[in-house]
Amino acid sequence: MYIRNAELTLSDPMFFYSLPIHVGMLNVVIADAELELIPGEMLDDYQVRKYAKKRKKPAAEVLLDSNFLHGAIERHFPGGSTRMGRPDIFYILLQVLQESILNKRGLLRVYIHTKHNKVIHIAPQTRVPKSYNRFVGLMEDLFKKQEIQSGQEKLLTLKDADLFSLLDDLGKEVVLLSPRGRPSKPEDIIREDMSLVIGGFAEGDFQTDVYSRYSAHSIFPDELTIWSVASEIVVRYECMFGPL
Ligand SMILES: C[S@@+](CC[C@H](N)C(=O)[O-])C[C@H]1O[C@@H](n2cnc3c(N)ncnc32)[C@H](O)[C@@H]1O
Repeated sequence: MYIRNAELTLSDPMFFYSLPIHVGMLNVVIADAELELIPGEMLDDYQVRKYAKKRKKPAAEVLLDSNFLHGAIERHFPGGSTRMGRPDIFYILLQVLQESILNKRGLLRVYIHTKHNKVIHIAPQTRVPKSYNRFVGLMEDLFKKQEIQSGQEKLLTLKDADLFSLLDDLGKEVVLLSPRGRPSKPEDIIREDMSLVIGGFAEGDFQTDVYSRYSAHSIFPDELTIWSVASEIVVRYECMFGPL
């Protein structure tokens, strides 16, 4: 909470109450994200081998990307190519979140929980590469090294954890979003200290049994992209709880 009073001066004892004494934080948690290295079942596929050769990396260290491996995914996971291997959606999402005013104010934390129960924490100071190819390379490095540092600062870390352990560890009120949830106005579900759960997939539903624990809210009658959902909430949170 910020106490808003632009009239106060340093000599005024009330001044210090105007300093940011924020009691809350918005955690954006992307759940069951379709972000993974090429699965073992696909490593011998001719299209995968060709793609890995072009990328100059062993196939097992290359990110699954349906933009380039659509056919190979279909051969090994029939019907999977519309859902699996979507680094592009996290590339757009992270551009939006990391550059947001809320993040620049230090009031946003972003976590990506993957379908294989890995959790990526993105530090607020992390700037996402402008080039998609460099973003993919960065994610591949992260999967290999488990962390990406700049000097002494850890920008990205990758750990094993399931979604519920992550949310329990964060210890904040959880708000789950789904297009099939109860119609709700964003203003009515946003809390000053909360973890917002958004599905990290373009098709289908959550793989984790989220509905056994949380009731879901829908913020629009149609399905939205994950970055538009996140930006709707982040901007409103900033208006409701950010400093003037
Ligand atoms: C692109 S959608 C995936 C769609 C998937 N068919 C589904 O029904 O969840 C990805 C995520 O965005 C969020 N989302 C998309 N549209 C939404 C809406 N209208 N209201 C609330 N959340 C939404 C949900 O968290 C959803 O899991």
